[in-house]
Order: sequence, then structure tokens, then C-alpha cells
Amino acid sequence: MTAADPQSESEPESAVETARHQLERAAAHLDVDEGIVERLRHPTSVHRVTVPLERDDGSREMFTGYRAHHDSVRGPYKGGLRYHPEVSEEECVGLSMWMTWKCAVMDLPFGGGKGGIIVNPKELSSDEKERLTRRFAEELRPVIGPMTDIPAPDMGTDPQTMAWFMDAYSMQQGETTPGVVTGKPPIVGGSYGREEAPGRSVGIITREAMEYYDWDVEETTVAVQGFGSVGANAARYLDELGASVVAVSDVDGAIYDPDGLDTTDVEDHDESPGMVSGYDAPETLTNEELLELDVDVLVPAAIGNVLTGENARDVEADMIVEGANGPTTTTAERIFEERGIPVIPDIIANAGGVTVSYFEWLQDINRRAWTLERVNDELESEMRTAWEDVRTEYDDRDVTWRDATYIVALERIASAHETRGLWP
Ligand SMILES: NC(=O)C1=CN([C@@H]2O[C@H](COP(=O)(O)OP(=O)(O)OC[C@H]3O[C@@H](n4cnc5c(N)ncnc54)[C@H](OP(=O)(O)O)[C@@H]3O)[C@@H](O)[C@H]2O)C=CC1
Ligand SMILES: O=C(O)CCC(=O)C(=O)O
Repeated sequence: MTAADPQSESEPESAVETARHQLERAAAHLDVDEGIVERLRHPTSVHRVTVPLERDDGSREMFTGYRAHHDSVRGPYKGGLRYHPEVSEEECVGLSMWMTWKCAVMDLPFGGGKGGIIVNPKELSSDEKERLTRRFAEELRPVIGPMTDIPAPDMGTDPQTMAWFMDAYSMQQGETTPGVVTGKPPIVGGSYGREEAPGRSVGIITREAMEYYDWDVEETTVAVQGFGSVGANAARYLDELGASVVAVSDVDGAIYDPDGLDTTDVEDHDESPGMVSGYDAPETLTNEELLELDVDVLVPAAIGNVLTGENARDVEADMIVEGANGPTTTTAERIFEERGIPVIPDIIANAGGVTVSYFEWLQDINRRAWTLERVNDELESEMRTAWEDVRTEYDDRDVTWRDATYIVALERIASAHETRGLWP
């Protein structure tokens, strides 16, 4: 491993710092009112709540939760709830900014929000997680709602968490309100295909990018960091397409088979957390080694800030497709640009999650479920449209894939602000 890049911006970099750098880069290519750019550097509001929990043994503990609202010019705030020990206000703000751009790239009528609780979900029993979630929903009730802010799953939360959240909100409202969260199980108003959607979109966008560069999918090797909702579904989609998925990982480490893993045989985070590193594979690696494997496509799909000034020069992949939110720091991005390694950004690659959340929200409003086939067909069509919008900017301007994606998003957001009138 080489030393940290001498021109590094200070690392570790917070999500909000990364998000601001990315916004400024895109703004430099557009004729956007400086006031609008300045406004977008900040959240509209951030809500901090204390969430009391009675443990199974009768002891009491206080947890801190957040909900950041970044921008709602195009519609209600939208974005996930994360349960993780490293959740912070700054992280929620950065993630909410990414949600604003993500919804705009996909042309969805939503803005950006994100929230979470500082907690290690692996240290909660199912009953404790339910009580924590119900109380969190009650605390957030004044600032969420089907027409104001619609949470969804993220790391450490899942469809069951969303069902508890929806139930707690509905009990307080006095009416069943399925549209207050997305990512629920289908039996309580969730959409078929939502759980798989972010990983599926990573697969679709990887496929489109491979087509763009004229790569043969059957000849392509892939390494995926993280084998949860996003990573496992991306790996399985690409495996099904014919790519050779040679490595996947969980928090404890990676498994590697140069001949390709059978991704359906490896249990994912939902089926059995922590089972990846226990799988009987020809070789095991650390997560750091997985990131530096000589593969065609690297998909970081676990946590943020894993590609940094420390390791970006050692990455041997020919293309990076971001499954996680914010896996690449500003310094790493610059190094990949210098090295000619394309980085397809999170805000389009994993946007299938929020896109199917939008389908779910429509289904909830209309009280009418779509088939899985319809969901997947419409997701395919939305992803291809967004890819074409981004590809056009990429081909027309001498910019990175991230800049091209941000340009599409920022043009739509800035134009909505100008049309509505930002300055009263
Ligand atoms: N869920 C969603 O709808 C969406 C999620 N995302 C983003 O995708 C990323 C992953 O989310 P999601 O798949 O939902 O999360 P999950 O909780 O379902 O899975 C996370 C996976 O990452 C692994 N992991 C956790 N910490 C580390 C670490 N330090 N190093 C390596 N692996 C680690 C976990 O391992 P283990 O099983 O051992 O815990 C697990 O395999 C996040 O950045 C999230 O914001 C983006 C769009 C939508
Ligand atoms: O489905 C959603 O509303 C948001 C999912 C999410 O948090 C994300 O895309 O990062």
C-alpha cells in the first residue's frame, strides 16, 4: 500500500464536505444563480430527537436520532433511515443532499432527506429494535408525512422496521397511512421489487456502462464490497447477466474465487448477517484487499469513504460503480480522474431504491398494487432514461461521470428554484 496522497484534502472527509465539493464542481459548468448554489450547500432544517428505550432487561437508555431535510423544491423530502453507530448530524445532512440530486437525476417529484439513530442494530433484540423504531416514529411525527417527508430503509433498517414505523405513525394519526414510509413488506402496502431495487439498478447501470465501453459482460470480472440489500442484489444481477463475480464481503472480510462465486449460494445480510466471511470459498481476503483486486468492475456497496487518498492509487479495477452512498472521497475521485478510471456515481447507480419507493408511494396513494413484472419493467425504463440523460452530458462536455450526473440534477433543481422563486 502506498502512502496517503500528498495533495489530499483532509481525510477522513465528512459526507457533507464531499457533497459540497461535488455540488461546486457541477455548478462551475452551469450558469446557475450563485444564491441558489449557496442555498443548496445547506439543509433546510435538521431535526434532532432523543429516543428513550427500555431494554429487555428493564434498564433504560437514551439514543440520539436525526432527520435532515435538504431541499423540497421538486416535492416532499425523501430518503432512508440508517441505524448505525457512526450516524451523525453531518452524515445525515450530506446523505440528504445526495438524496436531492438522486431524485432529480431520476426526475422523481421528491426532494432530499435522510435520518437515522446512533445505535448498533446488531446489539438490539428484535423487540428492542421495534420499541426504538416506534418511539423514533413518534418523535419524528411532526416533521414527516406522506406529503412532507417520506422515510425508507437504509443501512441497519429493513422492511420490518418500515412496517413498525408505519404502524406507529398510523396509530397516532388514527388512520392507516401506508404512504408515510416506503420499503415496507408488500402485505402492508410495500412494493414488490423494492428490496432488490437499489442493487438491481447498480446492475442495470453497470450493464449500460459496460455497453458504453464496449465490454463483453461474459468476459467481465466484478468485486462487490458489502453483501446486504444493495451489494447482494447487485452481485446476483450481474452474476445472472453472465459476469464473473469473483469477490464479495461483509463487515468481517471477503471471500474470493478467481473462477467466480455462485452468488445465490452465499447468504446475504438479511438472510444471515455475517455469513459471507464464514462461506467456504477458495480464498479469503480483507475488505481492504478486495478494494485493490485486479478486476474489471469494483462495486463498493457497504459504507462511505472506503476509497480514499490512502488506497486510490492501489485500486486496480478498470471501472468503479458506486453501490454505497459516498464511498469515494474527493481526493480519491481526483486520483481516479488522473488515472482515467471511470467512477459511475451513487446518485444514479443505486437510485433504483428511491425509484421503486416512488412506485410504492404511487401504489399507496392509489391503493392498488403493481405486479413485480411491472415494477421491474418500469424501473428498467426509468434507469435507461436517466442513463441517457447523463450519457448525453458526458459525451457533450469534457467532464467526469459524476460531474455529468450532477449537471443533470442541478439543472433541474436550479430551474425549479428559479421558476418557483427562491427569494421572497
Ligand atoms: N437499502 C437501500 O434502500 C439503499 C441503500 N443504499 C446505500 O447502500 C449502502 C449499503 O446499504 P444496505 O445494503 O441497505 O445495507 P445492509 O445493512 O443491508 O448491508 C450492509 C452490508 O455491508 C456490510 N458492511 C457493514 N459495514 C461494513 C464495513 N465497515 N466494511 C465492509 N462491509 C461492511 C454488512 O456486513 P454484515 O452483514 O456483516 O453486517 C452488509 O453485508 C449504504 O451506503 C446505503 O446508504 C443506497 C441506496 C438504497
Ligand atoms: O427509497 C428511498 O426513499 C431512499 C433510499 C435511500 O436512502 C437512498 O437511496 O440512499
